[in-house]
Amino acid sequence: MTSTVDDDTPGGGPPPVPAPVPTPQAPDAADGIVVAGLRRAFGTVQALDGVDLRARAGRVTALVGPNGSGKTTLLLVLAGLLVPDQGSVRVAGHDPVTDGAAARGRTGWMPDAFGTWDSLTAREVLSTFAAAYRIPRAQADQRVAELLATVHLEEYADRPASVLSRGQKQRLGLARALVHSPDVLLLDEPASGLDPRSRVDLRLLLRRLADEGRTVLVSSHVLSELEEMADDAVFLSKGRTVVGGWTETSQAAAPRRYRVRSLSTAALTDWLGRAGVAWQADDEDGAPAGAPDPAASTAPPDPAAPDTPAGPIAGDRPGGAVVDVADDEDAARLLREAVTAGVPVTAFAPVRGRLEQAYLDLDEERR
Ligand SMILES: Nc1ncnc2c1ncn2[C@@H]1O[C@H](COP(=O)(O)OP(=O)(O)OP(=O)(O)O)[C@@H](O)[C@H]1O
Repeated sequence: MTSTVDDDTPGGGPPPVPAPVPTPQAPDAADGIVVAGLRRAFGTVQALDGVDLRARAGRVTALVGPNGSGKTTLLLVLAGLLVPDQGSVRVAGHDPVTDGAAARGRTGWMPDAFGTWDSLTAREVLSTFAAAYRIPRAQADQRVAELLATVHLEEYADRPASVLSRGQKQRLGLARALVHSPDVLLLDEPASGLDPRSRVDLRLLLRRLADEGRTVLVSSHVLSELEEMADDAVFLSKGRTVVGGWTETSQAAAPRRYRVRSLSTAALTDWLGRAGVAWQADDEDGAPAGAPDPAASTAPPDPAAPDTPAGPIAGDRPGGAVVDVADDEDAARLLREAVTAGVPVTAFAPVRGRLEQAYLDLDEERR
């Protein structure tokens, strides 16, 4: 795990996550989060209208949905801060309503905006929460110091929380959620307000927490960011689960649109034509200069045609094309064949992330 963090982290990266407080893990922590038939209304607004979800231990699960779809309401119920009207909820095996203390003792909650007591220092904020979780003083002091290092707030440890910027408050909120080494972590828009470096740190930290066997449920509107860290996803729309059971690995077999960039547009599009691969001009370029008509680009391959495209052609320029592939295997084959045929490929990547694609497909269905 350490190597993963170091590999991806220039300049030494975030300090290691502090060792968990050695309280024995509940035997049911591996149950993660299980929700069935959850409903919650605010007056006439049905914020949750039938949510079913499973977030597994050892995995990062993305909670995805448009504004007002019920993500925060769901997280508040899971955190034991809101009583549902109907349905069953288990967090690390405990019901947050009937067994609130046990559930909260295993749950770390990071709201989208973390309010602090401005007169307390960052260290005092964390120590106060450590005391609330009844962590012995000596152990708590060490834990708090480690967490301040983890979220890069050592410099601000003894300054009033009021001087912290929004992003720094978010990081303090994350440290607060981790004080008692929870089995289940609930994060509502954790990256909002974070600078790019802190976002990378957050992603690495969440990955590591999941690798330690914790359940991580994270909501965000930034799908590209969720994509980087999520193993599974749950989609909410109008208070209902609309896609459950979405997993990163199950998506490997799904069709996808790829963007291919080449030093030579002509070499690329000539090869695509000869290989019988349907393609479209890349919107980022406009229609490539001198490219064949995309409508005519689905001609069957000509076995007699030479497989080596010419070098740069007069008037040719770097550019790209967009192609549809059947699955990851198909993408790998296409790239291999293009390179083998001598196309000077400079980039080959999905046009959209899988989460973003799934989200847009969902939106498309609703129209
Ligand atoms: N305390 C409340 N009183 C009344 N209505 C509420 C309350 N909290 C949430 N709602 C309503 O419940 C619905 C779900 O809100 P929620 O905050 O859970 O959505 P969300 O998916 O988190 O949205 P966003 O992405 O904008 O944060 C919305 O229609 C919202 O207006």
